[in-house]
Amino acid sequence: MAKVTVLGAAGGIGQPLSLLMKQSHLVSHLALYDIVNVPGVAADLSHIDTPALVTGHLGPDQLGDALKGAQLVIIPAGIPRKPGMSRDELFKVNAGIVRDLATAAATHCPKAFMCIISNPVNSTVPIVAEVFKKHGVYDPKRLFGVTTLDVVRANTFLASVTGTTPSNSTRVPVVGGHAGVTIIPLFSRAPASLRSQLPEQQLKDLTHRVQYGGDEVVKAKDGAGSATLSMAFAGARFANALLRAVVEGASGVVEPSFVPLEADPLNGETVKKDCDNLEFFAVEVELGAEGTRRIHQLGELSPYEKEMVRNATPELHASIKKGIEFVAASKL
Ligand SMILES: NC(=O)c1ccc[n+]([C@@H]2O[C@H](COP(=O)([O-])OP(=O)(O)OC[C@H]3O[C@@H](n4cnc5c(N)ncnc54)[C@H](O)[C@@H]3O)[C@@H](O)[C@H]2O)c1
Ligand SMILES: O=C(O)C[C@H](O)C(=O)O
Repeated sequence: MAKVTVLGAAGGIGQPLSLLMKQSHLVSHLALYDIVNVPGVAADLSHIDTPALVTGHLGPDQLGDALKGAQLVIIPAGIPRKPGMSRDELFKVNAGIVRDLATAAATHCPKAFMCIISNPVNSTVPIVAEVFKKHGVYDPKRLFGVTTLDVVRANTFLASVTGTTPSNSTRVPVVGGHAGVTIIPLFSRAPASLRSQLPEQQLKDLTHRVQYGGDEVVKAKDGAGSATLSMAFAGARFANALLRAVVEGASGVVEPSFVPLEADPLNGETVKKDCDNLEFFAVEVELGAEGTRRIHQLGELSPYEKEMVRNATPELHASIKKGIEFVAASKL
């Protein structure tokens, strides 16, 4: 069992995610940190009769205690989008939040597995990498941008157009990044029986819906934030998969994630050749006790998917560079 720390635990994602992690039999201690409201969230969850001990930690003075001994840190701290905003517009607020939380993690739990939810993921993950490098504790195998929601959406939307029941076993890989055109669902990998039901225009519409699924929720919430409940579900799915690999030594655990491609020098190099030498890319990752065990290569893509990868790389290069330069310009 592991100590899991949630940073931003009182937020729209943080609360339901903490509820789901409290139900995990792989969690011995759930440490909840936020700058507001977290004592109430912790008191509430602590009454649930599952094994995990719940502690609440409010404000920067208590951040160290939240992180000490943590094996897994999940970060959903930061502001969400409002209608009309891009994820990149969150950078000016969230980059500093993620940098400071990563600094605390590099100091208090340098060997923890870091799962980053805060947007823009395409920049916040490189920010965490750079902070850990500056502290001399970087291990690319332990850093993950959580892109599971894109896969959850791809499965759900595919099932809705094919009249089938959504199932994680028919899952469609989603590669690239986590913003608009950088979200690349590979419907060519869907089971043949479902794929054959997709005429070209429907495939394009489905792809667009996955790429802009986040906007659908932002619009429906009408100023009250972005996806929280489906994100909590996706975040807990990813965290539990990682815990299964790390704590239980389970083999063959594969999840999508936006990861540093150097985490698997062999396959990472092959992926890099396919994506214009990007340092980070969302791929299917086989998880092990050490974190990233093996990155799945992109393999054979359809011409439409190849074109999407080509269209995504300029934005990904810019977002990754922006995160790296932000830390380089920060006094740490
Ligand atoms: N990766 C994904 O697929 C995905 C999906 C949905 C949302 N998100 C992102 O997750 C983030 C959080 O979304 P939300 O809806 O939970 O927002 P929210 O505003 O409801 O909650 C954010 C929480 O972070 C806390 N916070 C702010 N600064 C902090 C700091 N310095 N330290 C600790 N906590 C701090 C706030 O107090 C708040 O409780 C957003 O950036 C959003 O865009 C990512
Ligand atoms: O859309 C957003 O801003 C939140 C999140 O990245 C999502 O995909 O739902």
